[in-house]
Amino acid sequence: MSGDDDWWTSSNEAVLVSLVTPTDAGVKTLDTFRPEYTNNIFGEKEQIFGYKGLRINLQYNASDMLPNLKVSYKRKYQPTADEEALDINDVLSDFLPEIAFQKQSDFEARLKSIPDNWTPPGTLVTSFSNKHGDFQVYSGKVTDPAVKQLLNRIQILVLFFVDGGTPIDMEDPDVDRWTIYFLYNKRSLPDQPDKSSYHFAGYSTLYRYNTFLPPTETESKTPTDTPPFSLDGDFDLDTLPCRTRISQFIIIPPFQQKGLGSRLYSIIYQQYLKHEPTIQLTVEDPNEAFDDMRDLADLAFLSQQPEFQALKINTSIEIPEEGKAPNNIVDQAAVEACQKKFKIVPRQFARVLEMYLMSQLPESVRPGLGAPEEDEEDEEEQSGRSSKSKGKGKEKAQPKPTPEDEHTYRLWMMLVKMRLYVHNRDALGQLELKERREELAKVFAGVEFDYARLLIKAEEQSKLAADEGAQEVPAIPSAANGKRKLDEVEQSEGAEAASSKKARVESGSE
Ligand SMILES: CC(=O)SCCNC(=O)CCNC(=O)[C@H](O)C(C)(C)COP(=O)(O)OP(=O)(O)OC[C@H]1O[C@@H](n2cnc3c(N)ncnc32)[C@H](O)[C@@H]1OP(=O)(O)O
Repeated sequence: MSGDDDWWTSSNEAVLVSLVTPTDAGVKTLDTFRPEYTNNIFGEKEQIFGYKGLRINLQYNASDMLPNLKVSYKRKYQPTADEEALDINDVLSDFLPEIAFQKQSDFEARLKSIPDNWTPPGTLVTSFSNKHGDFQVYSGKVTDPAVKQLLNRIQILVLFFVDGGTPIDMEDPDVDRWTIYFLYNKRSLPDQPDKSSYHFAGYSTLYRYNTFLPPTETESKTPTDTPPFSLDGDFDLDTLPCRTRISQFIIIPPFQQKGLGSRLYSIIYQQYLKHEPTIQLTVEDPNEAFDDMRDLADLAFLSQQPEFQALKINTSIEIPEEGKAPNNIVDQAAVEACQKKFKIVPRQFARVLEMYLMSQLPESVRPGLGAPEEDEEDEEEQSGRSSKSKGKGKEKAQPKPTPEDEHTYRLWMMLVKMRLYVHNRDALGQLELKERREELAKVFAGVEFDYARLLIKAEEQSKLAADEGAQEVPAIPSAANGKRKLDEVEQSEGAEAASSKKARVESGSE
């Protein structure tokens, strides 16, 4: 270490990604953005030693994402016996294909040689338009050399934008299990309206896991009735039942916040709903932004499906004074059939169902994000009454709840709490009964708040979609009732929604 801090540069600030397009004079920059993370490349501290005025410009041709690295600086540290400036090209050579290190003039010459009828690799899945432009989704397997080449060029984006993300190992013998979806913005060329240019906007990688399906009740279990299984001949592994897992999902910054992530996710989901071998579409370690996007997309889709709409709280159920909560608040067989049909993992399905049922609660008891006058959570826990009906919302006068409304709310609350209890059984089981109740109430409060937040977002999104004339984001009934006390919720978010968030991502296979 030199001890001279001036020779250190933040790698997040030094790296600039540019999207460029060829012009007669060289290249024109269309967009620039910086990485969110560089720790997996330059170390935990995200600092580079040995330069002043350091700039690491990673240029990408906006269509085929041909990369070109340009490293410049004002001064470089003179090496001593103890230390020397970091060799940036050397470090980045582990993360970029060799072609990224060619001379700028060669890069520009290559861009000029790309034919003007270039289209993205893979097969066109679908096209759509919104107020931000025209878009196309392509998909292909990593075994397609053009798909592999593009993936090799852009994999560094995983390190730049997904905390803890790891690029696909192209040398893995199972590499044929990967399918990639690319999102492209298609623009007409101003002077040649019959021709288009393509601009990379994002991508997602999916991995196929083969899975064993036990015979169903109705299937014979006698050996003679079991069809012989053999790997001889032309047996196609792709036809075996599988779980398909979304592994990486990125919309690059110039295209974020335009509804494109939700759209790409929905397109992929619809593809796998139709894909017979896939029995479930799962997601690997989703982050909060992805979770929100997925919750809203799943809710928008499911709430339009008749089987899902038919799932209702059975309000004729009596709530026992003591003992076990009823387990048929919603018809379990119908829930399972629906979850299976829509290929959504049980926990995600349960969450979306709870959210949907919350949106269907009578207005007088429907939770929202407002501030009541007092905290009645404990009292509610003890008495079983709903505080939703009693909070004097300051923002909006609510209708007075009827006993039936309160009963419906309590059933909904029991449904959610039962799932949360089962989910957190190990941790909760170690607590005394009173503490357990309090803990569960806190987790529930965090989840309820989260649902209210998401339902408000769902409403906003459906308005945005309606403005854009989109079809697939339907209106969800409002949840904004103004009856939660915010500080109580924040507390539970801090202390518990750690557990609530964990609860959402507890297994790497979801
Ligand atoms: C499995 C995994 O890989 S987990 C990792 C996920 N990837 C990352 O985190 C990488 C970096 N981030 C990203 O790639 C993106 O930000 C993603 C994938 C998380 C989200 O993609 P986006 O295209 O920005 O999502 P989308 O635009 O659909 O929704 C984002 C916001 O725009 C809003 N929005 C939705 N539709 C529209 C629309 N039509 N017009 C404008 N805004 C919209 C949403 O309400 C949402 O609002 P919020 O920020 O308040 O939640």
